[in-house]
Amino acid sequence: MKDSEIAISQITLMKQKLHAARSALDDINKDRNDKLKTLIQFIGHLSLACKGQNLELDNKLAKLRHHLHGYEQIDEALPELVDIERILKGQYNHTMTQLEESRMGLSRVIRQIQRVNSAPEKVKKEINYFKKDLAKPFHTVWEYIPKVEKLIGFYEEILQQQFTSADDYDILPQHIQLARELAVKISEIEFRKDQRDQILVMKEVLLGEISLNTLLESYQTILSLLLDNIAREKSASQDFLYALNDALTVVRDVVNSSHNNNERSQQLKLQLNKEINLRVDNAGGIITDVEDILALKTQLTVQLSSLRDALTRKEALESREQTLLRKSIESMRKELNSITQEANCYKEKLFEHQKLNLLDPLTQLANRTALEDRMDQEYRNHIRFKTPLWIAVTDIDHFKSVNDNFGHSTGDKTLQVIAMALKNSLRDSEFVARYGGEEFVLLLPDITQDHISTLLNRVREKVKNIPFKFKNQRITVTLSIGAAQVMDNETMEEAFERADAALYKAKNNGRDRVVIDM
Ligand SMILES: Nc1nc2c(ncn2[C@@H]2O[C@H](COP(=O)(O)OP(=O)(O)OP(=O)(O)O)[C@@H](O)[C@H]2O)c(=O)[nH]1
Repeated sequence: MKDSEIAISQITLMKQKLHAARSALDDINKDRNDKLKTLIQFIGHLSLACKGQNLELDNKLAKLRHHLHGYEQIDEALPELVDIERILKGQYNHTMTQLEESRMGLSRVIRQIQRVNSAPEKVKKEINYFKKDLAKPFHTVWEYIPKVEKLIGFYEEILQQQFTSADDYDILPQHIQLARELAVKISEIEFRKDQRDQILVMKEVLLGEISLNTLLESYQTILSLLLDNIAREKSASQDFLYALNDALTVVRDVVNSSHNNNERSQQLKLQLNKEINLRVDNAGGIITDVEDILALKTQLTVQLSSLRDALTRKEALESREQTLLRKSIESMRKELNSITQEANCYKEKLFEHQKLNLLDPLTQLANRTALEDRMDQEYRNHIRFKTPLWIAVTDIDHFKSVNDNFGHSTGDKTLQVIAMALKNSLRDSEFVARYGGEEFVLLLPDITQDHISTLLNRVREKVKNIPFKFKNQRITVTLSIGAAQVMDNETMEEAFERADAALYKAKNNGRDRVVIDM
């Protein structure tokens, strides 16, 4: 073989080897690229899976994903992969600790739920199983979440049971207290006649064995009745104003029409006066001009007849005027009468209301508002005329026991009888008001220090001697009284405070006594 042929065959061989080496290199490159691609994909998925659990891990994975696109060899990523592996291990430990803590938390909650006595039996059993189940540790968050859901389910069932049995809520002492207070309050409010029976029934209910629902319904009914009364009151005032307005419109029309009539009559009268004057002038002229007495007589007769005619018309006009005037006065009087009646009715109603606003409906004594007015009045007199003024506060002793032992309506009657006794034991110039509950206030002007004790003890004795008989049992009801004289430079309120403190002393010193603050 020639040298040249040998060389050609060697070159061909080398070419073939080179080609083989290039394609092997291409394969390696392709393989490396595929692996890098897979790694990038894997890191991408890992990032998604771990996202939000650990900020450092999120950042490292993001950086690695970014770097991998530039790396020639996977080896270049090794340091970062080691770092990520370390963080992943830490994260796993952290998650496990957290899961354990959450498991303990669930066990604590379950123990609390077990204390709910009203939980249905079925739920109680399930809770027991669940508690045993909770003894095993969790390995993943996915085991934890269904447990939480189950726990919420228990809560739901227990709450549902509570809601469906809400109607059977026990009535608590404070509810009973509210019912009693409402009963007292409605006795103090003046209701319309047609509402009174309903109120009486409600009072009985409130003072008896009451359920929470009935109590709420009572509050609602009373509110509606009161709102209804307010609305009626408003519409009564409105009716009165409308009636007043109608009457004024009628009066205005009458005045207008009589004014117009008047103007027309005035013009007619002017015309008639002119005519009459003309006739008189004419008659005058005839008298001076005519010499023939017969002709004069004839002419004068004509003139006088025209004059009589004009005068008759004037008379008729004036009489029509009179009639119209009488009519309009009559219709105005009618309107005024009806509006006066209406106003009187309204005044009476207002007066009744004012009176009711100042009276305590149960005892018919003056109420607290009336007391305040009277205190102002008495205080002014005391300052002006320098007369002595006493204020006494009195409270029935152990009144609660009357209610408790004999019922609230007996309590009410007792209050009425004592109120009457108090009123009857005072002079006209003296004043007593129901201050609230079983407490009364007396204003006593013109009483000297020597007499106050005698007066108040007489009042106390009078009440003590009332022969109360409840359920065939003779009961003595007593009063404690505290009193104070309004001193120079002292306000009524200050004197009241002293009287109230004296009452407190009377109670503390054994009740059924009068204590005067000196
Ligand atoms: N029947 C009835 N009872 C009322 C009225 N207003 C208040 N009461 C009752 O009066 C009682 C007042 O009781 P307490 O304040 O404890 O006083 P008390 O039993 O009189 O005892 P002392 O004042 O300490 O002697 C409560 O039971 C109230 O319900 C009412 O209008 N009618």
